[in-house]
Amino acid sequence: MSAKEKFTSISPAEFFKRNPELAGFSNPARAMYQALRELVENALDATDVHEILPSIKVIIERTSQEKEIYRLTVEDNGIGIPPHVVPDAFGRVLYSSKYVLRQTRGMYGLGVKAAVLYSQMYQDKPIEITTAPLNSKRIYSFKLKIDVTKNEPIIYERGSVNNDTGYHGTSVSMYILGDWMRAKSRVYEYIKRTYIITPYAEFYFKDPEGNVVLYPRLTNKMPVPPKEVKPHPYGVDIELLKNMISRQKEDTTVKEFLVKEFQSVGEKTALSVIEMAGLDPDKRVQKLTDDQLSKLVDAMKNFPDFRPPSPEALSTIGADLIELGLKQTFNPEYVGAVTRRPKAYQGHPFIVEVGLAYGGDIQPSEEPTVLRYANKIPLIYDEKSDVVWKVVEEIDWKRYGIEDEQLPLVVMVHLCSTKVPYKSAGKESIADVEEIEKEIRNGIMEASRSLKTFMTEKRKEEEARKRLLTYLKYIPELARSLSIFVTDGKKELAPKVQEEIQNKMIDLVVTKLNIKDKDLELFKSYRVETL
Ligand SMILES: Nc1ncnc2c1ncn2[C@@H]1O[C@H](COP(=O)(O)OP(=O)(O)OP(=O)(O)O)[C@@H](O)[C@H]1O
Repeated sequence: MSAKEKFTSISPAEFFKRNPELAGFSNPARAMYQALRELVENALDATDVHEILPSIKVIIERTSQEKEIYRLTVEDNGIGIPPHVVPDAFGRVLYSSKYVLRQTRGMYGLGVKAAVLYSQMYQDKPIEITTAPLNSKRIYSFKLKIDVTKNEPIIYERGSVNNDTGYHGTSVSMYILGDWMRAKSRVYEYIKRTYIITPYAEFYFKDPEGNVVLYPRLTNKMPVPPKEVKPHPYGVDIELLKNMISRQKEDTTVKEFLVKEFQSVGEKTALSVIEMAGLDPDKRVQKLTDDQLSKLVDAMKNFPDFRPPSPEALSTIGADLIELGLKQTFNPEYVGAVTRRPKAYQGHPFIVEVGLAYGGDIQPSEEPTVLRYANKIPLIYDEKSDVVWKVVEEIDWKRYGIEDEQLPLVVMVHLCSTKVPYKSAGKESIADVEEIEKEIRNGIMEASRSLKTFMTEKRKEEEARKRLLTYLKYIPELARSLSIFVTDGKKELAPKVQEEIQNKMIDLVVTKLNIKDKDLELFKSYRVETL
């Protein structure tokens, strides 16, 4: 036996190729869904974040009969990608335009590359990208793969043509081993849920069976886009600080550094923080020792008077668009939504939005249907391990007037943040961070109070209607007695008069109470003798 271990290192590309399930590529069905998601989310980030109304086309075609290989294409009308970054954006794991403090769907710089790595494991065609940045005179195209060992793009083809039409946007096609029958319901669910939260987008979807579904744009109103912000002092650590300091000019002082590089820090606040850390405000920041850096971080984390992190970096959907999306999809009897005030955790701002829909076309079931969203991404898998589920499970709906055994209820929760605490790189569930959990609970409770008012009104109306229906039951008997009275007992005249009286009385009550045909049928089924 040898006690010698062999040590080597691997590239990030190699790591995700070896562990595709960490990024959501655990089997062909899931991979199909995940690859589609990554492309659609990039397409949406390239549009609404830049105030472009999204038009997204998704096409899945089967290309091989022997193996289940599919060609997945997603086209957008977004800002496009500068040609010099295309190879790295699609061929270098952990390369992104989204490593800044601003709410976007993308966060890790991994998604599309994880899809490419999965793609090239089971078939040999490269990914194809066609793109034109805004105002570009040319349209660029690339075919590439990833060199897994070096974590670098390998370019197979590149070219460009004139852009005479002012086109801008990106089209990406990739070939992947999939399992359509197993992926189908999740893929459709994903598109439906994406549509609910982006009613200002239009989608065209063609599935591999040839079915085409169009999701029309419901409104031209778009959420206010997020702005990039500086870090908040509560969110720093020693490594981040060192990294930021390494980019400063040599003569930048500690005070200047704090004021220039962080949000919520003016001169006065900077001086108080530096005093708390026991440092000299005029010292050059690059000269701070490790010990001094550690003291500065402690002071920044514990200083009590910073303004909370700026919500400008966030982009909520807003109650009206949430209601629009829910109405369109579920045709409910009741819909309501709230956008909570901004809160913060670990130096990151976050906002919770909650939408509730009840009754109408919603299929009743033992548990409410929960729609989870983070930064406008629908989360479909791993529902039960999500903090949203944990909170929803604890809600006692009876307190809000919902007595049904089977609930016709949809609960939608949207978390916006510059950092969503996902449990994995596949972005399917949110970890239970205390501050977020509390805010989700408060959001659901706030939205439920309006639902309760609606339920109370509805119950009152139902009770009043029931009482009145009971009165209605007496009409035939009353009409009969009156007809005998009016006709002085002339038996041959009585039935006709009785019918006339009865119809008039019914008309009167039906009009007054706005009784629907269904209830009228119910009334007609009553017999005096059953009273
Ligand atoms: N359709 C597109 N339009 C514009 N830019 C795009 C498009 N697709 C990809 N990109 C660029 O490529 C980069 C890398 O995308 P990728 O999916 O790998 O990671 P990400 O979106 O940054 O983060 P995440 O891993 O969280 O999805 C993006 O940050 C974006 O700049």
